[in-house]
Amino acid sequence: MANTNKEKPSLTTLPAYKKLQKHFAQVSQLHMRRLFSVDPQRVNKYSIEYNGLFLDYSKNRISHETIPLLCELAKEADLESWRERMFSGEKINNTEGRAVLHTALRNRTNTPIMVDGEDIMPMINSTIDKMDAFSEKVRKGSWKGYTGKKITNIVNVGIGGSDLGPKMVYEALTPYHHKRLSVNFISNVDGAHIDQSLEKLNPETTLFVISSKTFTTQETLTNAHVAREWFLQSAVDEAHISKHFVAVSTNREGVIKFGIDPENMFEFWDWVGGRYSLWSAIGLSVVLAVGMKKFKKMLSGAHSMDQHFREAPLEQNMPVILAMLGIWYNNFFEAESYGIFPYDHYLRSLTMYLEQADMESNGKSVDRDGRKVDYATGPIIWGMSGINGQHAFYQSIHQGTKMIPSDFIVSMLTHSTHQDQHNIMFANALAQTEALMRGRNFDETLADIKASDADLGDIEKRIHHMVFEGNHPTNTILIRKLTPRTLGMLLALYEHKIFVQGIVWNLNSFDQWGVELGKQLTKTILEDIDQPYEVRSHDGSTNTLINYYRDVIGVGTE
Ligand SMILES: O=P(O)(O)OC[C@H]1O[C@](O)(CO)[C@@H](O)[C@@H]1O
Repeated sequence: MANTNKEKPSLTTLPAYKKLQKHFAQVSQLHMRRLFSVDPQRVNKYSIEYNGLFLDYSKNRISHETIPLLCELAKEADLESWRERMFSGEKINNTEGRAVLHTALRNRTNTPIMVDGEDIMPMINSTIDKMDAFSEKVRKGSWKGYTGKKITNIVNVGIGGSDLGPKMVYEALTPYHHKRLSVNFISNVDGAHIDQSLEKLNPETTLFVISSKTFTTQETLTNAHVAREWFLQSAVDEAHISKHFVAVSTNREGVIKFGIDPENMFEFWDWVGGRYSLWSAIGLSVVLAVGMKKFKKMLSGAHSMDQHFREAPLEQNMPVILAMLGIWYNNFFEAESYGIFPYDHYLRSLTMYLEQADMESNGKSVDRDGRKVDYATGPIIWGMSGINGQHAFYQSIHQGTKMIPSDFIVSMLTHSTHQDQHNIMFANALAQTEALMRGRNFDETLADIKASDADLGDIEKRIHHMVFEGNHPTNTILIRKLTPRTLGMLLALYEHKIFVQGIVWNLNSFDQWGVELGKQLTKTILEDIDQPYEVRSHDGSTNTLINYYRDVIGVGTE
């Protein structure tokens, strides 16, 4: 597309960007070991504590000039005014003409927020009340299934933001689960997923929560229809559906068309992005499991991070610091990916959730004005539970050729009774960040080998493989204890990090046009599979694959 915006200069032409390029030439030569020996207390300078979260960013390749320069860049990108535009409900999602107001969903101080001249807080609060009343009935057992039994199992049917967020939060809040209720999450359109889940369930005591912002998503609607058929095989009478199916959506007509009573619909709105929706009625499955009181605590935690993001000076602002460090590595060191490693079993799905939150938001190559960008945007986000990652891919982080900046997220107080195990996990997390920063040079490696019982005759062969260069950047995020409140803070921290980066890269972080083409082609291929003739309308590879598939499953043979 042609350059339609002459006013907004490209990121790489901003004065602070140019200063950072020069600064990079010096700092990139420094080893963090040296930075720590020059200033052993640098953690005091490079850390932020806020309400039970502690961010230590001292193990980064930064000098005293780096953060001020990065904050200068954020200012030149107009971060502060964009931040206010988001919080106040301006339609900053310009390609869809929508406000971006997931922060309103957790606006626990209830200050009015206007969209199209209407204060949206009353409707948010009324949905919260509806979720509260409904979930209490299910939790207390007064909501009965069609044979008069209490609900024991909830099945959330959804995908993307309508699955990853609630699933991750449900797992993260395991210690707070209702004893009688457990939640299954069905997302994959592969029939194996739903078969496997339903096999263990009793239709008399199962409640389906069909979660879809649009209520048009193929995977979710397909699974929802399968669930409905499965239920009716036992219940027979369609009148029973109202006791076992509820919907969470912005699309009332779609919900009615599916056959769910609008009384059983929990609403949200187009100004909530799918990947930012866990704070909305999309959190219903979580509310059923942990209760509205705990859910509100999570909202309050997120709200407190919103306030910090809105009010703290940029240089002491956790989301801003995380974001700008990410930009430092992405745009200056040219790191291509970013690791997220939770050291907490309950946060095991956090990375997958953040893959969507980050990559669907900032994985874009056209800026908000439609211009092709000439700089790198969102990195590849990846990772898994850190302790498991250590025994899988950390080799590459320590000794590979790629720079992989990463976040280590560690809870200090455990919910488990095994304090010794927790100490082991905590020690492992810190050992990794220490090793990644310090490394182990040749002399130290030699000394270590000599001090061990190893066969000295083999030293020559091995020593170069045993040296660690170090200088690998990490952030450590310590969570005092994983509670609904600190979880809310942590998730809002990452949401705002993503927002800041999107502003600096001049992206619209709130649309996702890149998912559309695949959806469109799926429809065509699905129709082609059933054609009575050989398929020739695609490229040679795709035609061959479709026809091969048709042969194997035995359709379309004339
Ligand atoms: O909630 P829905 O409308 O079913 O969408 C599910 C997911 O699909 C996407 O649109 C991507 O295809 C995501 O943005 C969204 O979270």
